[in-house]
Amino acid sequence: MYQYSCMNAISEVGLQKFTDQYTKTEVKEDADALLVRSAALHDMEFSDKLAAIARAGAGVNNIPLERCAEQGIVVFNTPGANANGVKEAVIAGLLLASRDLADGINWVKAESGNEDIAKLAEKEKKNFAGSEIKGKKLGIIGLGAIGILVANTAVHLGMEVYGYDPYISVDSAWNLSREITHITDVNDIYRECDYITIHVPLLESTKKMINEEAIAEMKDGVILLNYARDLLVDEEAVVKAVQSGKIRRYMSDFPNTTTAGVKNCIVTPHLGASTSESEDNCAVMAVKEVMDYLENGNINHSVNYPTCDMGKCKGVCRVAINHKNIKNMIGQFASVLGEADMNIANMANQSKGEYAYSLFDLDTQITDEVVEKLKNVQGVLRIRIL
Ligand SMILES: NC(=O)c1ccc[n+]([C@@H]2O[C@H](COP(=O)([O-])OP(=O)(O)OC[C@H]3O[C@@H](n4cnc5c(N)ncnc54)[C@H](O)[C@@H]3O)[C@@H](O)[C@H]2O)c1
Ligand SMILES: O=C(O)CC[C@@H](O)C(=O)O
Repeated sequence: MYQYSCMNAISEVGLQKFTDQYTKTEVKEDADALLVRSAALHDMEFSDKLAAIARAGAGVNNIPLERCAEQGIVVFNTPGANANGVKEAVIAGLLLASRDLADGINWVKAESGNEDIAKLAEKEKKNFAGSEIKGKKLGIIGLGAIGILVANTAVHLGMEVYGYDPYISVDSAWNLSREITHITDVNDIYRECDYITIHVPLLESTKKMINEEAIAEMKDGVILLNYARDLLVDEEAVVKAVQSGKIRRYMSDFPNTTTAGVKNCIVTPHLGASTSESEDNCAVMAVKEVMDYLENGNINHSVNYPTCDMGKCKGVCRVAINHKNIKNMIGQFASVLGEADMNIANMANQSKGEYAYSLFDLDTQITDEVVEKLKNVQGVLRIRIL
């Protein structure tokens, strides 16, 4: 039996995928797996029982990835599962930034008791006039799951699209419309584009990548969209630029005291992935990842351990070892098993940065004594017998 705990509201459509081998617990220390959305886990202590954390979403900046890896806790995310939801929010953002629909709606609300509203509207509407996105240049920084969907949709809406992503995956490149201009120097995005949207993960290297210098390169009256993370942008510099008119509008999905309430900063309360479809997709994917890891030891879509998938165990038992990516680990594991007269029927070993993972299917049941010997190999972080 396994136990899981939810750190945020996770879609029931996903939770229903757990079989009767799983029960939900409110006691986090009892959980084999945690399911999380945006809850901040950096200050949380993790019990030795915890084997997996699944982020039902893309961004993992709320999770201490290295500390988890060091404790042998595999962290998963759900790449692409909410990308369409975010894409649609970004397209709405492009339109809301271009047409003064929000102020227009607020005006109608404020005048709702006015009997002359219809006549007055015809007089006042000039205050809410806007521009069209068709024919305008859109620069996209980050062409992953969300960036490519935004890029391809914007082409269909008649925009001239420029894309920048020095680390683009082969899959993304295949899925990108041929109409998109490939940019190799991000400054060309800043200099050329009427609209700029950012879709990169929040990492040390991307923090405040849109800063005062980047803004200075941009066209006067540019529209900046940020549905990725607020810390990617120096928002104090953005507010100054909005107030001076350098930036016509700043669209953000991350309310904070810097941007909330500032005229021409249109901020939504982190709604990018808040659709029933995205929530269901993320939860289903997260639950499947957790079950495959807990039951079979397979790792797919982890952000702190390598992908390693041997399907279901074909031997008598499977040994799953989370360990450091250092030399002679496999040699030492094989020696311990060989000395105990245990045949390895099948095995896999993969590494990612400083961490590695090995799976061994054995023809015989492993003993506690052999498990103890494997645990004592320097660099082993966790062993599970499945
Ligand atoms: N508003 C929301 O609710 C919401 C929902 C989902 C994701 N997000 C945010 O959006 C981000 C992107 O999501 P995704 O699903 O597209 O992720 P993804 O991993 O599929 O794509 C990210 C892309 O950014 C690229 N990249 C990394 N560093 C870069 C750099 N310095 N310059 C240019 N490109 C760079 C990568 O190569 C990758 O192609 C997430 O990390 C998350 O923070 C927000
Ligand atoms: O869970 C959410 O609602 C937000 C998810 C989003 O920020 C992500 O990074 O996937």
